[in-house]
Amino acid sequence: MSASDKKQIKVGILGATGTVGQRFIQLLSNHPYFVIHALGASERSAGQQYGKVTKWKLNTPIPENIKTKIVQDCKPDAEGFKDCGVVFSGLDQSVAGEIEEAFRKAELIIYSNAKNYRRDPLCPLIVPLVNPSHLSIIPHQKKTLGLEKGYIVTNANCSTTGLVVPLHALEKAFGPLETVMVTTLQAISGSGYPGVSSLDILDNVVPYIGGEEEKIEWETNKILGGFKDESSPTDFDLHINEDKKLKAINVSATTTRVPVIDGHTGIVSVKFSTSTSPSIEEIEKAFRDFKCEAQELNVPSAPPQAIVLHEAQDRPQPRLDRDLHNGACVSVGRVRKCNVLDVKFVCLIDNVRLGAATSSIMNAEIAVEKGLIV
Ligand SMILES: NC(=O)C1=CN([C@@H]2O[C@H](COP(=O)(O)OP(=O)(O)OC[C@H]3O[C@@H](n4cnc5c(N)ncnc54)[C@H](OP(=O)(O)O)[C@@H]3O)[C@@H](O)[C@H]2O)C=CC1
Ligand SMILES: N[C@@H](CC(=O)OP(=O)(O)O)C(=O)O
Repeated sequence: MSASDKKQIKVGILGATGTVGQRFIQLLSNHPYFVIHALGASERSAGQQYGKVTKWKLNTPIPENIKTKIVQDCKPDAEGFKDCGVVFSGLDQSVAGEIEEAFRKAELIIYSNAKNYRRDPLCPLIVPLVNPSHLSIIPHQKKTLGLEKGYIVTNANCSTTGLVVPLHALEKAFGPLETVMVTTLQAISGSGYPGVSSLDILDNVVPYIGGEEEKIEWETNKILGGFKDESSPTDFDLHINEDKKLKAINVSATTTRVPVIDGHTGIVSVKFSTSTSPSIEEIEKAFRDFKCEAQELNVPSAPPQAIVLHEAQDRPQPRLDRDLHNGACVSVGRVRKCNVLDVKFVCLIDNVRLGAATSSIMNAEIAVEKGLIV
């Protein structure tokens, strides 16, 4: 969007009262491209003022113009949604599938955090610091479904997002990866509000998050993969491309819940496909020098550094590092040789910002720049 083009695009937020929805509101309340126009939530909240029904958990106040806005039902014909150039979804997965489909059918454009369409071969699964090129499947999605304008774009699981940014930097610098092992330490905000009870999480670590390991193992390959035919995007090949001699990365994940409010940590070990692995200095340089399309396009939410490489041996830490670049980057540290695979490191992501709302917004900003949202 050129600096002279001041017309803002009206946006809707589904699941506006939830953990991700509140971040959407905070991040969009003073946005150069977008202006909040419609809010949707469950029938528990619909018909009431946003400020009255929302258990606001952020440390900035609810924007004044949002407080008195009436929450709508999540229906495409509810007031306001039809005028929106894009609708962001922070809906609970139990309802996101049907509601997002109804909005798409009504020719609305959805940028979703929910898991429901991530595996759909027609829907791109986009981490904005990694694979915005996958937006090129959108014309195929619309054509296949007989739609003129409506489409769905998804962003990834929060832990997956924090993992694939450093993995992409490694692939860009050194070629394909063979194996990735990751153990996560995930914040309680990842399970929404009210989430895990205090009696379960205080003084404790819970070594199970339902469905999370499968998501990390599967989504990583769609995000780092490509189209079967790059010249005519029709289907994702999940990192398997005979011509490029790429094959799926073996990913093994263990996920745990820890008593941290925001910020998912990943303990990662990687093996490269090549027989000789790069040195630790070369790997650190690849992280430090990593640049991505969102930065080249200079979209408003792009962080100045997509990866912040920490020198101190005891970083990254969620409490100290999750706010870097407004929660839009991935922190990496403790890069060192792995005696079993090739290299190991620690990564950290703000799960509700880059892990959710910031990614959706940055994906939409990139889509504006590519003419996919007007
Ligand atoms: N939290 C995180 O770190 C991340 C979350 N996600 C995904 O984002 C989505 C939202 O998560 P989160 O914000 O944590 O969840 P919350 O439980 O905090 O919020 C859920 C939202 O969905 C709405 N909702 C629930 N049931 C219905 C219904 N029947 N009809 C319409 N709206 C409904 C709620 O409205 P009401 O208040 O009226 O009940 C609320 O606005 C989920 O799909 C989640 O998996 C993705 C990445 C990270
Ligand atoms: N499951 C993640 C958050 C989440 O909602 O993930 P997903 O969007 O993949 O369902 C967590 O508990 O931290």
